[in-house]
Amino acid sequence: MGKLFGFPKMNRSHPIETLSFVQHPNMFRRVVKRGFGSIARQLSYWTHPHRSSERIEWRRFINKKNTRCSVMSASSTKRLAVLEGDGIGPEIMSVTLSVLEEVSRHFQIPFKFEKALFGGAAIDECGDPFPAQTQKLCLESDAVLLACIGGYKWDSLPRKQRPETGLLGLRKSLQLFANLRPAKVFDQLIDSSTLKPEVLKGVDLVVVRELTGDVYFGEPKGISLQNSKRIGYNNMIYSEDEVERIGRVAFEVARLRNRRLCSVDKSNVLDVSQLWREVIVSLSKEYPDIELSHMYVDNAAMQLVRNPRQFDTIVTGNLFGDILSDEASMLVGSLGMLPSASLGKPNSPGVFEPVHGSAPDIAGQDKANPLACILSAAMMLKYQFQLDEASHAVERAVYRVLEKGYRTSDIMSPGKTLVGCKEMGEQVLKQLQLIQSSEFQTAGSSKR
Ligand SMILES: NC(=O)c1ccc[n+]([C@@H]2O[C@H](COP(=O)([O-])OP(=O)(O)OC[C@H]3O[C@@H](n4cnc5c(N)ncnc54)[C@H](O)[C@@H]3O)[C@@H](O)[C@H]2O)c1
Ligand SMILES: CC(C)[C@H](C(=O)O)[C@@H](O)C(=O)O
Repeated sequence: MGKLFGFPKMNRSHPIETLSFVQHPNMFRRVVKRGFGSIARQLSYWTHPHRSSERIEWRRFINKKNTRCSVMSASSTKRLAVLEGDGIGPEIMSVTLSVLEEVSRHFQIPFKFEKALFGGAAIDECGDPFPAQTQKLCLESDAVLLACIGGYKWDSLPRKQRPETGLLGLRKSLQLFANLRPAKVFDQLIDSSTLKPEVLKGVDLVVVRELTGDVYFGEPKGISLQNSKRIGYNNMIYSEDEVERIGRVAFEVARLRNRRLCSVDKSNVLDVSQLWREVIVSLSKEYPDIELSHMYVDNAAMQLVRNPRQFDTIVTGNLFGDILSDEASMLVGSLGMLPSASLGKPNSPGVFEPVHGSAPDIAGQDKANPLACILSAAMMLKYQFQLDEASHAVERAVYRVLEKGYRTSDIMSPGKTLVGCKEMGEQVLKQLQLIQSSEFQTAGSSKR
């Protein structure tokens, strides 16, 4: 049993009064003694032994009609599997965890970070990029935070032992079939891109990439001999069900955005893409409010740099999505700015990771941009835990840091302040604290 935790406690902007604590054998008695008997019945539910690690919050609000109401909620400790991986991974993850610690402190969301070996680091330690212990931890966690894997050191290993195979194993074992990769141009970074500002202004798109099928996983695959010459082959395969499953996610995502969905394929040449298009067209009948268009992937690659504003939501297969999302990163200014969320079944752990790789060329030099990793953590707060307020606070902190002119070298432009990975993290933390304390003050003054 935990000990009484901050009782009573005033916090956050909206509730006029908040009690927050984790369970304690005497809690029930103390609460009643302090005159909060009206919640005793609810407490007897939340104090069930199975809920012993849960934090309990009881808040009194003044609602819109100016009447008082109370809400009882319990937030359990969220177990996060933390995979630092390789290259710049440990640097960007360390900064991201400090941001999450601040979120935890302010929003009173208990996180338990559990680090595990993954990728090249795991190969060095135990010869396997995705060890069974790491897999177990990920499956038992509420979410997985991943930095990045890979590097020159492991490039010549047999395929099965490579860090990239570990990443595919992670996605497959958690059944993460939907990968959301948003690319939103920040006004402050418009000069960091190699493209013209007038092309970039207002770009806000998301690539919905299928993540557990396609040529990445299709069988047969390999390298073998044919007429005494070697041939290499992979198999681009999609079943109807797989296309329908990712199609549904994409239509739903489009519905929450500007209701425009562009399905990207290569149906002029590939049978697998012909099936893809047929399934998406048939599914569209269930989404009459969504404007559906189709584009061949070669054209889409060109249109993304010619006129990216035409896109809202893009849905595509694993391989095309990999390439197009890297391309989209240059709209924003750098790969170091693109976060992602890989999601599977509802209530199962997702993986939240930047789109970029381990950047071995700058690893260990404090040059990495940690913002994609921090923004991936913000996606975790929103998509895995529905903590929209906390997620927005992190996004706003990143926005403010950019507004103040801090830049890592990948997004540097004249007149801005060049900082390293650590300092960028400290600036985000500082802005996050400022945002939170200003909200606290606003709440305080509105009570007076
Ligand atoms: N999800 C992943 O973990 C992932 C994704 C892509 C590539 N990889 C692996 O990463 C390794 C390197 O691959 P690559 O060089 O093709 O791609 P990369 O994304 O690692 O790097 C491409 C370029 O972008 C720069 N860059 C990337 N992230 C950055 C950041 N946060 N801040 C500043 N600059 C950044 C790098 O310095 C490099 O110049 C390979 O082993 C590859 O397989 C892993
Ligand atoms: C490293 C590799 C397996 C991975 C992919 O191709 O999916 C990467 O490029 C990504 O985009 O996450």
